[in-house]
Amino acid sequence: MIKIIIAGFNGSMGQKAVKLVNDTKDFQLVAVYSPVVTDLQPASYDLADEVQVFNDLTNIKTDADVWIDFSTPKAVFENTKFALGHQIRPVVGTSGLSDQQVEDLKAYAKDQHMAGLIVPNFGISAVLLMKFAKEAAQYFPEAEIIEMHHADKIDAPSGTALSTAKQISEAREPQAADNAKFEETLPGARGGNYKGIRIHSVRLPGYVAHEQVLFGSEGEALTIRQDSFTRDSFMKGVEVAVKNVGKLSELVVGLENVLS
Ligand SMILES: NC(=O)C1=CN([C@@H]2O[C@H](COP(=O)(O)OP(=O)(O)OC[C@H]3O[C@@H](n4cnc5c(N)ncnc54)[C@H](OP(=O)(O)O)[C@@H]3O)[C@@H](O)[C@H]2O)C=CC1
Ligand SMILES: O=C(O)C1=N[C@H](C(=O)O)C[C@H](O)C1
Repeated sequence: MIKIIIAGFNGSMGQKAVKLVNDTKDFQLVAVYSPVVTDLQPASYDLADEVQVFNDLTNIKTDADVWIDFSTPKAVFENTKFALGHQIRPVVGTSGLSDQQVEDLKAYAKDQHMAGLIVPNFGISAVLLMKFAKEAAQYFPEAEIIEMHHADKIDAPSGTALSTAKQISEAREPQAADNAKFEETLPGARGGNYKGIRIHSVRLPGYVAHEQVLFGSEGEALTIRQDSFTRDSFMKGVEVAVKNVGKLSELVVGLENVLS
């Protein structure tokens, strides 16, 4: 039996994760955490009576094996550090960790002789998009990313877009800086800039989570696109991550680390 605590259990993804854990043989929900929920009816969050509810990180005492995190970009670093420091293997879905924070968490995990998984995107379509984008970048070094999400998303760019940009920047030859004559007549028109890769963030009702990577070259172009039409589509990836995080020997980034 894998014992699990879910941080951000009351959010959109947290509630999907609660259902996944409740419905999966060999998974047991032992605790949940959100600082905001102080007075709740367990049943309205699909929690069995024996599930411990915590609303203060420092008070958490649990025998959980795995920490699923779907909290907020502001909270995810401290939450992950807490899990690692308390010998609970993190499976982190929350976006917003900077490259430096990921490096700090990897070093901390090593210190604590702990392992875990940070997953920018649990959808197989996004995992494949990143893999293909990395390959394409060797031949098409000039790329831009358009990510499209629901209007409730509080961070931009998405974690998936940043992870895609990181992988492209590592795979391609170093590029020349922007054209010196370049000027934005409307600030922000060219999007964010991750190591020379422009990222454009769209937030609209009706969308869930989508990404397009555009590669351009002399006389030709390549576009790679993925679409997540429902939040349920992420849950297979969460299940695989939770089942396999115990096999890892360090803190790593990407669902591909546990896909066979
Ligand atoms: N990796 C992946 O495949 C996916 C990742 N995500 C990411 O997961 C995260 C959550 O997304 P989503 O569920 O849509 O967002 P929600 O806003 O619906 O949920 C976040 C929840 O976390 C709670 N919360 C606030 N502070 C803390 C804290 N310190 N510790 C624990 N919980 C806290 C919030 O409570 P309250 O609302 O009361 O403030 C809220 O219920 C986002 O970063 C999103 O980008 C989403 C989909 C897929
Ligand atoms: O907030 C979301 O919805 C999503 N967040 C993740 C991200 O920031 O990349 C993963 C997916 O795009 C859905």
